[in-house]
Amino acid sequence: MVSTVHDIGTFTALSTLVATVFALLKAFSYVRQSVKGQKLPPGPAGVPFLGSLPFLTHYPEMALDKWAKKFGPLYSMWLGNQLFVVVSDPQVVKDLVITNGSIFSSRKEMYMKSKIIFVRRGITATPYDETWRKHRRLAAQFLGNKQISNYMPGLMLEVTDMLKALYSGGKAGEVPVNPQPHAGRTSLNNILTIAFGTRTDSIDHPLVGHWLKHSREFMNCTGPVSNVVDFVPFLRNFPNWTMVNRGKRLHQGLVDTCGGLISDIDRRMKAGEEVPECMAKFLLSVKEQEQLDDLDIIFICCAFMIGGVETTAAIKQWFLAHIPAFPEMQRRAQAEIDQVVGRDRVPVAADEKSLPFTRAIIKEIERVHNPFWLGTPHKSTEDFTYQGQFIPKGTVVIINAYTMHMDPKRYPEPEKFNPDRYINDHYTNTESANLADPYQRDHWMFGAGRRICPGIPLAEQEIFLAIAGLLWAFNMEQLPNEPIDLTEYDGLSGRSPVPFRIKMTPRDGRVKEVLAL
Ligand code: HEM
Repeated sequence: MVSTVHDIGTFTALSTLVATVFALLKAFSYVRQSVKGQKLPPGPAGVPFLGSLPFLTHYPEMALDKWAKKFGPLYSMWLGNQLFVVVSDPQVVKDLVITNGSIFSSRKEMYMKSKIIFVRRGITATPYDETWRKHRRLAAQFLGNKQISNYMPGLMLEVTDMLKALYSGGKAGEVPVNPQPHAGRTSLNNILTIAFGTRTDSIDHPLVGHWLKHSREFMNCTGPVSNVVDFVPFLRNFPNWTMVNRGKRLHQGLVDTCGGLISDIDRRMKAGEEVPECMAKFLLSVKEQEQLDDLDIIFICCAFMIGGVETTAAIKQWFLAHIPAFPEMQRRAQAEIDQVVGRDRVPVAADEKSLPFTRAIIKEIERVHNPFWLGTPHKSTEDFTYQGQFIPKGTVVIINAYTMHMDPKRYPEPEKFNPDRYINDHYTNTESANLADPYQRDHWMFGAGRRICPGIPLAEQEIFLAIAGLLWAFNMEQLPNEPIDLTEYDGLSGRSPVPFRIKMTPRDGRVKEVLAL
């Protein structure tokens, strides 16, 4: 009897608790479906305080894709105290981010990325303001088509150096090789040359290890939805339990690495020594005129190191991880290259237009293996109503590239690797990004609107040269007992494949002769 009364008491207390929690959840989700009395786009209710954050800790693109299917091409969600809208259709991206670029081109100053690591600099992390305009203008001078032609000898040097290292590392096809660090060093050297007029001579150079560590840590600390301290300010009071101290250490690491290279250039310039033309030299020379401080210069250079190394490296690495499973596609691309380029030289930029299948392979790799499924979110700076749905000022806008890249209407059997879907696409990535019809765009890997990646022409050239060079030089095969995992990836934000090894056999004796090995 006593126990029954006790049970009833416990049951009543539990029921009350559950009812209260549900009432709170309901009230919470109700309040959060409207702002200023206006209806937000529909979306997941989330949980109190954290919103939808707990559902986005790993493979966030999968959750965003599931919600896009449920709530449609424009939906909203809360992450802690921040409202997000997720845009999953090319026309809606165009209507908001491109046509209304004056409203949708800012960035949320994420606590970790903007405040702690980039200390409100670094182009990519700054709001849509005068500082951003100045820093982007200065950086863009190093990324135009004319500059890319000037970089060509350097880009070719890095490709041939990579092919040589892979030839030697794989002992001419006798031993398996992990090509990732070699692909990574090519990307690193391209940016080191442009930003600092220097390069590394092997994957054992200390800068390779240093930079790899920094960029991994950057990816892990700064994903657009991966860091709880960005959305729950109270947690910033506990820097040891959260990632705040890691962010501070990373800031210092970036200042030491990039700042060290810049100080050295400054010292050599002041000593009257010859310094190769590079971005750091230029920024130092216009420091006073442009009213730049030391941190401005460091983080403009860091923007290139962070934006331009892991990204292009990831595409080369995904190609190397993916293509061994498709020997017939390799043969087809190699036949195309042999016909246009021959066996007496490696492919150069001028060959690109005559190699439609090689280009199609590259675009298909980029569609399937975009390094940033969530891109770099934009932020709105005014209230806006889109087709009856209210987007308040200060909303963060995610361009949901995963859902758009996997749309079966645009890409039949989207999970299938099928370069032929791009065989008649003759546009460069830049031309494609500027097409009036957003459904005709090749992919959304570089973002959109006024914050679109300024590195597209450089990325496109160096990815083409590397992939065409690899196809020219090697047959790439999987190892029988080492299947390559194409679904898992490193990091929470930037995607590059988990470590793998392949067999890279030189296609013939010309490879050794042409590479002068
Ligand atoms: C495969 C290669 C690359 C990918 C996938 C990539 C992707 C992106 C994306 C998604 C954005 C954000 C766009 C948006 O806000 O809508 C971005 C911005 C940016 N990227 Fe790239 N990028 C690549 C290569 C490069 C290179 C080579 C550089 C420079 C050397 C670079 C420098 C930047 C900078 C500075 C920004 C910030 C732009 C701003 O906020 O105004 N990126 N990139």
